[in-house]
Amino acid sequence: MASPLILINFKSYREGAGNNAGQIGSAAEIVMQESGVTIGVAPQFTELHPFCRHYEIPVYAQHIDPVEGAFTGRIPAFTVRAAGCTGALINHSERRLSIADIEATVAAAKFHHLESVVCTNNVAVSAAAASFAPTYIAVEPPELIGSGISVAKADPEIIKGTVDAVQRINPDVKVLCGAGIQSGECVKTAVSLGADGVLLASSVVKAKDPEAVLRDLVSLL
Ligand SMILES: O=C[C@H](O)COP(=O)(O)O
Repeated sequence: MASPLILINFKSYREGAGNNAGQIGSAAEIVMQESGVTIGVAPQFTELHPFCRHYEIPVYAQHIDPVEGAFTGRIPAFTVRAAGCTGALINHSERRLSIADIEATVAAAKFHHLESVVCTNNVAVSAAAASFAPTYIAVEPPELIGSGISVAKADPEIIKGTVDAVQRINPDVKVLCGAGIQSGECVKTAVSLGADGVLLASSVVKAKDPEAVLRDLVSLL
């Protein structure tokens, strides 16, 4: 089996900006090299190009738009690709899209050779999004996001349910889970339920020592 993906979303946290962002990038690179586990990052938009140049880790945008041309203030998929990114989050719980927009955005990601990580809030939406054949579905119960309560402990059924539903619709689509992920134990549970990795934010981005948290996250794989 391929290495699980541990994907760290910096969101709009103050701790995910400036020098702190660099510390998290360096820590991700070190722990990925040492452990062999793939650690991706989704930094804030102005950091995408510097991160792609500076660190030997996969970099994802937190959002992309399926536009090109006279669209002020948008994040075109091709710009993200040109910056050197591996992929993009789409439809994050904090940046929801319509179903038609999700389909168009996954298509734009594919066209520009970007991985697509479509975030969903339950098993039914995971199944619907899987029909667009993104690279990943990342299922996250919204009420647990940023709560410190791990989806792996509080709602393992949503992980297993999404893995099964996505497998039925399109077995090529990989599944991540997120919300409250904070330890190697959470990652181990997610993988044992069939997930291909995890999407997380606060436990790494707000940590005093992000490298220590990352080491713990990969410790049981
Ligand atoms: O993108 C990350 C998720 O929304 C999870 O956030 P969290 O790890 O802070 O709960």
